[in-house]
Amino acid sequence: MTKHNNTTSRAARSLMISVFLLSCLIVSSNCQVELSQTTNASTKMPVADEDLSHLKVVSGGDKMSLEDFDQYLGSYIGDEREFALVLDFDGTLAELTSHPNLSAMTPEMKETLENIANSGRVFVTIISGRDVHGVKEKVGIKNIVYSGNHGLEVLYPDGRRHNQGISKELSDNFGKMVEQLTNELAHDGAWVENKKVSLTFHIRQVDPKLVPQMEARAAQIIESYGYRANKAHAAIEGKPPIHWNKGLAAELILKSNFDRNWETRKVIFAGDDTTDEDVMIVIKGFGRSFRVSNDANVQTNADFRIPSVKSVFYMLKWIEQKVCA
Ligand SMILES: O=P(O)(O)OC[C@H]1O[C@H](O[C@H]2O[C@H](CO)[C@@H](O)[C@H](O)[C@H]2O)[C@H](O)[C@@H](O)[C@@H]1O
Repeated sequence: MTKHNNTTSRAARSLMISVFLLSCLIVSSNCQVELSQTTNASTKMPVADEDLSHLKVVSGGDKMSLEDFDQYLGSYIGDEREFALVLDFDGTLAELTSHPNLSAMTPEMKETLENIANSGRVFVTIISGRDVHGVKEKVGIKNIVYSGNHGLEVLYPDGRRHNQGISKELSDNFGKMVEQLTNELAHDGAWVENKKVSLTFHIRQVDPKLVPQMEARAAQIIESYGYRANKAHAAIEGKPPIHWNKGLAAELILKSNFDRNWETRKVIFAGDDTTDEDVMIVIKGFGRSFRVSNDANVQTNADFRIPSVKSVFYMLKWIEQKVCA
């Protein structure tokens, strides 16, 4: 009887172990699938809050936690002593708001970013569509390289500047373009943000019924002055049609810090908009990029999609723990 019991419990134990090992195998193979990197912008992004939810690795109202970044960044950063963190501002570090003046990082986000920038281990740069002084003022942290106007302006902590030049004709046209847009389209809640070398035509407050018509006309006006019109979040960006973008600005800034070896460095990037895709392209292969979007079908060149500004906060917390411990 005792012998039979022992045999039965041994059999039960080995059955339980087999079931456990099998479920581990399923979980780890899911991880590999979900976290595999994509090379094609049209591929559906791996995303922690949805695809990994069955693993119970996510938590909280936002469905992501600091621990999730062990999977996204753990083996990538490893024991690296020094790396770079490149960030967008609106929609990435600060929630989108009804007016750009209302945007702000939460105090926790700011404190965490400041700790990272002061750690001496992470080179931090913020590349925004705002004008460079505007984004510097919003962030308010020293030891950061700021870039504004989608990379056209770069401001280093020691006061050095880089201004990407544009032709006299384009620069002469800028004022006239702002004037026509304002006269013709700044009504019913639409308005023009004049950033001196680029502009944003804002339509966040406009009745959705009027939006398509206003967008089309704004793009027409912008293009008639030789500028490029890009759709952004509740806005049309008007930018000079030169071969320059956030990606090339990131390259310039990273080279200025890491010299010729910049492509051997670890670079983490997060951004929420189409203009941020250029950074994702530039660091593809050696960097690790995150598209901030709650749209599971968003077209992106990023390695991963994360759903919110809150998840960016968890990413910063993960980095802070790594470099400030
Ligand atoms: O590159 P970013 O830092 O993401 O800047 C992109 C644009 O951000 C701002 O506009 C956007 O955010 C506003 C505040 O949340 C929102 O009201 C607007 O609808 C968004 O388009 C900024 O005003 C622009 O100058 C930037 O180009």
